[in-house]
Amino acid sequence: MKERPVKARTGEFDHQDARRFKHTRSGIWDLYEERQSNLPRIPVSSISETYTLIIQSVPHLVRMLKDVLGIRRCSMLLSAYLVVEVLASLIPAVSLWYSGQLLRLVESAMETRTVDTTVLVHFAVAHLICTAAMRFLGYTRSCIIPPLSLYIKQFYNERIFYPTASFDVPTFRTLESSRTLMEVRIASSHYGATSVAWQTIESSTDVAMMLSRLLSQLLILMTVMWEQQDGPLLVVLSFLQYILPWDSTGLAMVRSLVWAATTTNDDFIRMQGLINLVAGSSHRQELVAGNLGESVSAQFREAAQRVGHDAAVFPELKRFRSFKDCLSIAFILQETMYMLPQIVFTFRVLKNPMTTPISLASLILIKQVFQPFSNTNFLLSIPLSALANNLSEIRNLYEIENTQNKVVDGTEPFPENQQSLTSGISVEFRNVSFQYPGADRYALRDASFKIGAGQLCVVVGVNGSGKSTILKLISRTYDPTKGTILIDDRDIKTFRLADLRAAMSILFQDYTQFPLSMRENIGLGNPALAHDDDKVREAARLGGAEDFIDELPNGFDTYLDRPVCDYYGELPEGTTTLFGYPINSSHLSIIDDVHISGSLNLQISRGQVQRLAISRTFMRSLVSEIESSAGMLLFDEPSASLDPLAEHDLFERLRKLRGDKTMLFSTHRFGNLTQHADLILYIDETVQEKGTHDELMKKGAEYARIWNLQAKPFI
Ligand SMILES: Nc1ncnc2c1ncn2[C@@H]1O[C@H](COP(=O)(O)OP(=O)(O)OP(=O)(O)O)[C@@H](O)[C@H]1O
Repeated sequence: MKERPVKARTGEFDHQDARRFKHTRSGIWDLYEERQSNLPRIPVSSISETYTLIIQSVPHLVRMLKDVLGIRRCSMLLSAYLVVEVLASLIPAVSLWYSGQLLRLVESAMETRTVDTTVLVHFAVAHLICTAAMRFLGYTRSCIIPPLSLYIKQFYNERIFYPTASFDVPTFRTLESSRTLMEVRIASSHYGATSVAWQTIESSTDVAMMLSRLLSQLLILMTVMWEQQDGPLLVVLSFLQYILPWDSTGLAMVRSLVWAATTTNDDFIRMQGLINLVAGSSHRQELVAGNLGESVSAQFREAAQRVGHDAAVFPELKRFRSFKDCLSIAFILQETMYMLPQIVFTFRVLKNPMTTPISLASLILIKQVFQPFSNTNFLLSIPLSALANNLSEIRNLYEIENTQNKVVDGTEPFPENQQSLTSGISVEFRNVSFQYPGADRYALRDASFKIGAGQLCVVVGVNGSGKSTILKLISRTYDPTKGTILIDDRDIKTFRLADLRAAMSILFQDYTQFPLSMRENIGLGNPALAHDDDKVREAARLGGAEDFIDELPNGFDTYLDRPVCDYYGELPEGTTTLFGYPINSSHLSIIDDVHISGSLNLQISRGQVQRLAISRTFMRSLVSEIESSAGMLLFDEPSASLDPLAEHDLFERLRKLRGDKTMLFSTHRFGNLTQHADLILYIDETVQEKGTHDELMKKGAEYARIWNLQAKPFI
């Protein structure tokens, strides 16, 4: 996926480099500001970058419009929306025309003392029609936008759901920060989120309509002022002072330069620490138990007195500093620029005292047109940068469909003969090394071993030695950086990923609980059997989860985190439950008077979550010998959160049920499991020792030492 063409923020920030950075001291803060803009900027897009981004995104915009027009009912709604927007952008010009007529009427009335009532009536009617039309258009817009944005959102959510669900781990990690991936999450958000596609349509329409409004008004203004002496000049001058994207105060310039601020004031640092201490709920217990309230308050008072009025956090200080910029030359120049039309006309009058260069009416008209823009210097750049952002997100949206997974799929089916799975799969590592993306050291280095079909292999090693990494490589969550992995004596990369993963059943250490019901949490281990309640229950029993699930409010249908919130407005006072669930006031939020009840959080223990994950694995592999498609079972620390009894039961069940399948356990507990193993791999970044328990004990090296230390006393 292409990076956004925003200037990279690379380069060193060395505040001690006095040639590049100016040091100023403000109160307790040391501020280092770049002297000139030769360092890369903080990524604020320049106008030219904005335009480049917009131009580059035009093909995606066209494609998006085509797609949107292809959505059922959207072509009609989108056309109606555009007609409404165009009309709404032109009405102010019509209104301006009539205002011009009225002001002329007033001026001539003042000179002639007579009023042309037809013009007055015309104006009143036109004004009424314009106002009514704007109201009507506003109403129509409010009828069109909700269904239109909803259809568009649904369309894109469906469209990117599958690619998102299919990304492998390395690809997902790279994309994770992209807003586009968030679209899927937005789809499940509680309230009112709109899609990026709709936002893009809205922001591009906004820009186009703003230009249309401005140009149509300018046209009318020019027509009205044409006959007046200096009228067009006044329009041009007024236009320029608001339109030119010149940055008079220099503030934005300063902001886009590299800067950093720090403080070394110990008292101030302590003050902030004490504030965090009393504000953080995690410290409350110790604060109360230690009776610390008084002493921390005294410390805070002392520190605060020492720091005095300088005790401002930097953003506060920065705001105060910006007031000083009001005296800058640029600021004064800009103020003068605002007066330019008046200055020019004063000179005109001085030169030709007998002429009136411009009428009062014209001045009022000009003010009417430009007043809405008087608060901004960046009239054109602000809506454009919003558009540019949306467009780049649209680009991501389409590029996400074309993003290739980093783990490349193979072409060969696996296994050739389904029956062979029952006798297990063999795995061989040949000089395998692996470095996680972005990591600077190897997680596994030059590892070589072979696990024969049907063998029980236990991988042992201390924390961080690379045990989980082995499992991740066997499942092709990642591919090795160097070396080869063979499955049944063939390169793992040749096999189709879907087949390979179907032939393995894996319990990862970082197991999670899905935001689904208990039944689905287990059933997803084997989607084909997910509707078979007996199988799900059997898997739960084998995984040791059946008992606690039965005790949950809705048994196997219980959601621990309800993914959909309930909404409510006024409820009778004292209501504590809604639809049978307690109202979770700690997660309560209110938007536009609609109360959103926080998701119900039923807490289960870490060990219970692990049992749930184990049940899911059983569902996949061990529910039935015949139905199981897995020829290899991989367990990463399956008993880490289990009590000793549960651990013992689990191992017994696993050993009995595995039949002839290959099984691989990773553990840092040197328990009785290792005694049953056909192969033990002692890992510490690489395979340090391999063999059976007896062989390794005889060897008397590190495995034997740790086993004697850790497991022997309990066996
Ligand atoms: N996603 C990752 N990105 C970068 N480094 C990682 C990642 N996962 C693991 N590592 C690092 O790789 C090394 C091996 O990790 P691994 O998880 O394989 O160890 P482990 O033996 O399973 O540890 P534990 O017993 O604690 O589970 C460690 O140094 C770890 O910090």
